[in-house]
Amino acid sequence: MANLQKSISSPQELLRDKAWARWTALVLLASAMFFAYIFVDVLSPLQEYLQSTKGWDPSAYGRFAGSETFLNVFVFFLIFAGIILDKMGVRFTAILAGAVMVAGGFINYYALTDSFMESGLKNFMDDFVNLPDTWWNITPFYDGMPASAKLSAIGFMIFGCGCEMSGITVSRGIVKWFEGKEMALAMGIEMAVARLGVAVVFLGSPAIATFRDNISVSRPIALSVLLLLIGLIGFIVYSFMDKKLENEMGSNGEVKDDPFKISDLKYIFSSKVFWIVALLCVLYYSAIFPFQKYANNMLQCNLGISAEAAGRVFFVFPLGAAAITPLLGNFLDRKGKGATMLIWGAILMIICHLTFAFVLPATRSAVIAYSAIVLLGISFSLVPASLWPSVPKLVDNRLLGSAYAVIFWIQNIGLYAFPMIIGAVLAATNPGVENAMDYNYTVPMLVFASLGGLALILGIILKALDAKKHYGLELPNIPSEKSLEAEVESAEG
Ligand SMILES: NCCCC[C@H](NC(=O)[C@@H](N)CCCCN)C(=O)O
Repeated sequence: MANLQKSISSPQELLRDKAWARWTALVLLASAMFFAYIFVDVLSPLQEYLQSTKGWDPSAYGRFAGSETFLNVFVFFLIFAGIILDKMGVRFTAILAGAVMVAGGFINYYALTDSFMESGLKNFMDDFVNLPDTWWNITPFYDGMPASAKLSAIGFMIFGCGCEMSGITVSRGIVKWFEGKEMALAMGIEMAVARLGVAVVFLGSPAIATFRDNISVSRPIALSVLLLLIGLIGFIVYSFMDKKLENEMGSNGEVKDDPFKISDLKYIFSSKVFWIVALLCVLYYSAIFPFQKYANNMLQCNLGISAEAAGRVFFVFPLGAAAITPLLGNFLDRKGKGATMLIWGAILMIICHLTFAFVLPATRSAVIAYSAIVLLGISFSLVPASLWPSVPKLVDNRLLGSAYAVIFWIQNIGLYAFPMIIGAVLAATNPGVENAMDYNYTVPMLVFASLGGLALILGIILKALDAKKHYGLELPNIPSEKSLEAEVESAEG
């Protein structure tokens, strides 16, 4: 076995062959995603305070939450991000993405400060950034929306470009350092670290916002902008390692990927299995990330508890997902069963959202809330751990970067629409409700459960297609020692 590995290893040891170097690269990349995910949800547990201190009703909050993906979806920024990544490489794109996140984060912070409320910019936003609040208005702005929510949405949409650009860049970076090694495990760890960021937010954000009983929604966001800055420094440090590796790869005669060509997109768009995966991804994630935006308030309303207490209940969701995702990534590497994992992930999600829709309001039981959230955490490990490492089995390696960018783009359409749809559904099903603790969440939770139902159907179709076309979705990523030895024996014999 050792001889076999020796015979297939590079003639010259590269930086990525040193365990300490590739794990250091992962620490730098994953830390930036950790800080990014903290920022994404820093306001999620503060919906009640945003309403009481800034006048954000569910529609304003929904518009703000959906704005993260606006430029990615409608200005095709993610597609451009894929092109930039393929043309300019990982280190340039990582630094650019980090800087964009800091810029967007800062604008979002400023929008929530008292200085903005006293500024001429606030009056300008009130007077001139107004579009009718009708069905065709797909922008994050509408007439009557608080100015702080409008400017926050602008900051958040800029941040969203950097965040998604970071997402594809980090995936590409992990492939660069871990290909042929512990790649699925590294991806699982990166996602787990990001989930920890969300867990930290659900505990820390309400505590920081209410520090010394002085409510300030700008305080937690200021801290998270500082963390984004540290993430950017991490990307800059990473770029030195990346440069060294690339120089070694060049001198080692390694072939680099073919550059991205717009015309290559036709191979991706014409693939039926790619569409099934992309649609499954958008349906599943639309019932997770937009749910995260409302989960705290849903728990508050159903259990009659404070934002801090609801944050403590929801905390187990990302924490559970963080604990299990790397284990499942490792399982997928060694045992396979990727399509089956997708199906089980969807089933668990349906059960959880139906519980939030019907059982929780009827029982108001904290035990049921915790149990459903733990199950949702398991679901949120099963799907990401199997979905992202399965893409290379379905798409030519040369098109992988663009494929991830296109899947992210399609997914972002759902991530854009659903916070707004849920905000609108919540407002429509709760006419006249003024207190943010009094909403009935049954219909919004049914919308999420239906998305899970559709994802389940696609998971079943995918598994059937895999059985027919042999994509290898149910097979392990790493061949067992036995099968490698058998391969060597047959090659020698
Ligand atoms: N190496 C990254 C793999 C994707 C992880 C995945 N993230 C996404 O799908 C993002 N496009 C959406 C992030 C939404 C918050 N900005 C995940 O499971 O987190």
